[in-house]
Amino acid sequence: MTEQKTEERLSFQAEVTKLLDIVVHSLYSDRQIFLRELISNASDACDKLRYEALTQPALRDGLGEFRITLRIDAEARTLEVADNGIGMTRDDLVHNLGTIAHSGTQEFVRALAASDKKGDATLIGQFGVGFYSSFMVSERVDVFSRRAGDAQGWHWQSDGGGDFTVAEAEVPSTGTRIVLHLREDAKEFLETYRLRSIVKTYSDHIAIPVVLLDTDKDGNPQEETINEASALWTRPRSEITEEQYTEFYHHVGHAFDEPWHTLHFKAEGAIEYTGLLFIPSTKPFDLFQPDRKTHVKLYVNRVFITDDAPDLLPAYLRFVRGIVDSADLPLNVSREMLQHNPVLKKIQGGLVKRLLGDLKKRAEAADEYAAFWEVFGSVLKEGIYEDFERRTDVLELARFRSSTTDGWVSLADVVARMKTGQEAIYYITGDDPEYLKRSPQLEGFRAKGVEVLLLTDPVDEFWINSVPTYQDKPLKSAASSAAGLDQVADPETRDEADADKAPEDQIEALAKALKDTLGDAVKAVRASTRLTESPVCLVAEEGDMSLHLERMLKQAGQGAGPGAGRVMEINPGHPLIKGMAGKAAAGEGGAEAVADMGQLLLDQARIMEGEPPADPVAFARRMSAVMVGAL
Ligand SMILES: Nc1ncnc2c1ncn2[C@@H]1O[C@H](COP(=O)(O)OP(=O)(O)OP(=O)(O)O)[C@@H](O)[C@H]1O
Repeated sequence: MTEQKTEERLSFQAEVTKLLDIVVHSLYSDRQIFLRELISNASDACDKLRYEALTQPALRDGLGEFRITLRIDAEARTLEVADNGIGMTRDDLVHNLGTIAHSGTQEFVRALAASDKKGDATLIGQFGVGFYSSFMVSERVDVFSRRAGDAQGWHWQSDGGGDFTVAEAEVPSTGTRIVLHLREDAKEFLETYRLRSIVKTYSDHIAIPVVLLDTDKDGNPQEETINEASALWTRPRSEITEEQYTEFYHHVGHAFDEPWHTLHFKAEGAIEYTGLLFIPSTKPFDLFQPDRKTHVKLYVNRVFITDDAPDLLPAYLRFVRGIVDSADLPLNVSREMLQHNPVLKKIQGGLVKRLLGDLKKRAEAADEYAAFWEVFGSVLKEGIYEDFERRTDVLELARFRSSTTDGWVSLADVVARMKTGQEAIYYITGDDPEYLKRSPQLEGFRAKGVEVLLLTDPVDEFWINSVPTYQDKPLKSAASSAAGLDQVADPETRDEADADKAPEDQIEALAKALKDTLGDAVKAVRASTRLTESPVCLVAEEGDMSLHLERMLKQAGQGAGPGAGRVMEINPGHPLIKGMAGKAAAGEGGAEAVADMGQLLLDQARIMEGEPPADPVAFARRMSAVMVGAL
């Protein structure tokens, strides 16, 4: 039995205390999920030991088959969940059960802090709180654990208040035994039928037997395995229900949403493997962490190897969860051997092909696909520049906002709608699709009914330059000076507007005067063929960095100041430009006459780009002077 010495009392990390306070006092619904969490941890612990024992078989000496046991003691009002898995050292106990190590739980606390309803019970469903969910049903929890390979065992105990104790304890064998001292109002979890039904619902897919220990009416011990206890992915698809897939996804993906897509297959041929992959329906919290880690677990012949296999999936599919099990890797494969492993590379090729193939099929149902795209599109698009081989496949899966239609469009849609004389697929990059739609750079496109893709994900700036053409059509920035809009057929209404322009020589004189005044603040001043309503706009010279990218880099603390190397386009049909052109062409003194207005126009163009005027004080002074002149 357990004899305690050297007891230490330690405080929970502040976030854990906050979390436990909510778990203990505010969460009353779905309390049965504590059992799923404990069984899930126990199963992970067995997987870890099975893997370590591949290279150190002595770790499993005398342990027998892996199993998870549930034991009820109605008199003591306790429920025990025990495993013969990897176990925990003192430091593991303090760290794993005293701090919030798991980032999912961290996210839960963050979401709680952001939620206006304190103690919002629905959040637990979205994030799960793992081990800490035990306190939903317990007034006290004891954990007895001994790490594989260690002789010393440990006893952790807490009532879910601000602290816990850890002490040396005699623990008879490797593994972990969790004793829940159930609350008066949680006695239902002492009923065997209740446990059976919870395990069937939530833990049937666990590959390790979950055994209910009981006694018959004469007091003889009874054992009953209450889950299916075979790896779910090895069962035929026809025998697996939707609910079982979902539960497995929750377990393997540490997720709590419904999968948007489930892909279960057996690949046969040179390399044989089974895959059970899921695409979540909501964004995992770590999607944009810099390590861009993928999350598919690797098994060899049903033995868990790692959840960190490089090369199993490319980073742009890091939202996928699930497992791959292959018999074509050696069981004792080390993590080093997994680096640049040719078998894994082949498996990766197969997985990517199937996943992209399935996405293509699901893209046929536009609304359903939009739900996926809105959540993961910005990640999938990384594949356009990272996966050269499959660039076209990924491009075809990509959806965009467009200047002429609501909803999502594909590149193929845009090509099919191209106007007579239009040779390029046009796009514009920026932060907000609604704003982009109205931007001055697109005026000419709007007037000619030419569709422009509105690219508002930061990643768009990166892939767009790696795709020269799609279906032989070049992709061109609508905010570039060489957009080539003049080749697109004009609708008839535009003829009259053309007739109403300032004469070319006057425009040339104005362009020169403006360039003289603005100096290096602009690269050039030119007559525009795109502007129909605004007097001016800024565009990038062909081949130069887009204005949006320049702004992004500047915000990130890199790159040049505003306005470097931009071309100012002026609208020869706008009354202001016509008036200024007349003045500029009037000879001596013309340049001075337009100097202040020129500066104001540049500032106006900057403001429309979402940037402040270069010199706000000078801007205000000029603005006032112009207004005085108008009085
Ligand atoms: N039965 C166990 N045997 C060994 N280690 C365990 C056991 N239960 C928990 N742990 C350790 O404690 C850690 C924290 O567990 P917890 O359930 O809070 O989070 P998690 O399992 O990492 O994530 P999630 O909340 O998504 O389930 C685990 O990652 C594991 O290292």
